[in-house]
Parts: sequence; C-alpha cells; structure tokens
Amino acid sequence: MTSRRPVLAGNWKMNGNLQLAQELVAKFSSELDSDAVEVVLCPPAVFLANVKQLLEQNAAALAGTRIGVGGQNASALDGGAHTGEIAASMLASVGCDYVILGHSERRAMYGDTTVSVAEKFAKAIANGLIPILCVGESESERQQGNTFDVIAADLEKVVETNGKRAFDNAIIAYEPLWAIGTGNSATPEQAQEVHAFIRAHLAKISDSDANAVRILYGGSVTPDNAVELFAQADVDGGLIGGASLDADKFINLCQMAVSAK
Ligand SMILES: O=C[C@H](O)COP(=O)(O)O
Repeated sequence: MTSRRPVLAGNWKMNGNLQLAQELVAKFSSELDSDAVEVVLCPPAVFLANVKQLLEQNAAALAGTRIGVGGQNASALDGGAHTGEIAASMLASVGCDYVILGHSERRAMYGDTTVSVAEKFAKAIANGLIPILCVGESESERQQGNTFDVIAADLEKVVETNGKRAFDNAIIAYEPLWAIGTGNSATPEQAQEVHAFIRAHLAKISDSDANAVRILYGGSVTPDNAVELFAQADVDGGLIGGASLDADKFINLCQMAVSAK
C-alpha cells in the first residue's frame, strides 16, 4: 500500500487580505509542528508574492512543516495580449509550487472547459507547477447517474493532452458542485465511492502510479465533518474554501488530516 502524504489546500477564492495571510502564518508557526501534511495556501493572485514572502520570513518558525503557495488558475497560453490573464510561468516566478485548475466556478462563469483545462494542465507542468485538477458533477448529473462519466472525461482529456504520465506529479480534487459553498458536504461514503473510482480509472488510463496520486475532497468541509471524510481510504485531504478563511478552522483541518491517517 503506497503511503500518501495528505494535502490541505486552502482556496481563498476572491476573498481574504494580507491580514489573513499574517494570521495563518502566525498560527502555523506556533501550532503546526508536523510535516505529515502538505499545506497549500491559494490566495487571490495579487497576494501570492506577499504570502510567499511571509512564509520565507517565517522559515525558521515554520521549519519542520510543509507549506506552499498556489494559484487559483493559470492561462493555457504562455503570454501576450491577453488582458487580465496570468501565465503559469508568472505563478512559478513568484514562488508558487501549485495551481488549482478547472475549478467549477471557473467552468461555470469564466469559460473553462474539459479541453481548456487539459491545456492549462500542460502549461502548469511545463512550468514546474503541481496542478490541483478539480473534477466533479452537478446535482443533475448525479441524479442522472452520470457522475463517473463526467469525471472520466476530464481525466481522459488530461491524459490525451499531456501523455500517459500526466499525473506523475499532480493532485486531483473531487468537488461535487452540489456541495460547494452549500453546507451540504458529500457523505464520507459518497466521497469514498468517487475517489475510489478516480483512482481505479487513473490506473486504467494512465501509466502514473494511481496509488500515489493524492485525491482531495472539496465541498463544505468543516471541522465538524472532516474527521470522517479524511478517514476514508481514498481521501487524501481536502480542497477547502470557506473554512480556509478562518485560521483556527483551517489549522484544525490540517491537524485532522494528520491524525486521520
Ligand atoms: O475550492 C474549494 C471548494 O470550492 C469548496 O469550497 P467550500 O469549502 O466553501 O464549500
């Protein structure tokens, strides 16, 4: 059985400020003394360099932990006349190690598609970033029994675009659309069922070690439901929205991810 280090990624979305960054770094400096969990802070792009600088300024106090910075999106292009876009190379240049790709909010409101997300994935890995690939179904897709098909299509397009080793250094986040921001998390059993499918499908379509790929759950994770979710065999941590904006809740979730395994 491959042991997988859990990941707790905090997706601030279009929220937060430098004060939150300072609060999080101070709390991690004083209360997290384990490298058994990989923590990823994903603030809005304007704060990425500041958050990275804060982590570097507190490196001594953060020694023995694993905390990195990630973008919330990246362009499928390298650069040019694309107002408002951010290239993967730019994220890497300010110290990002990760980038969230294909979040359902970007698919719903900003034109991300299965094809464009696979192309963004290519730019991320070409620039040394670890993609956090978001997949998940809508309520109607689940009700129609299409959950696995929807997720399989995204995984297969990434492999088709990036090759059979695409997931060697990537993270997947299963985020059922009906659970995001609703307070209505998937049950541990629902999460485990989909995570197990994702892992099995990866083994079928790619040459990456499917047992080594971290698969995070996202969608209304809080300290009240995290223990059971993180205890599931194929749940390797979480992609956290709302609760990542509260330093106490977020570090609590990190500690739960450590103790759950
Ligand atoms: O990226 C995070 C997910 O969208 C979950 O957000 P949430 O924890 O606020 O439901």
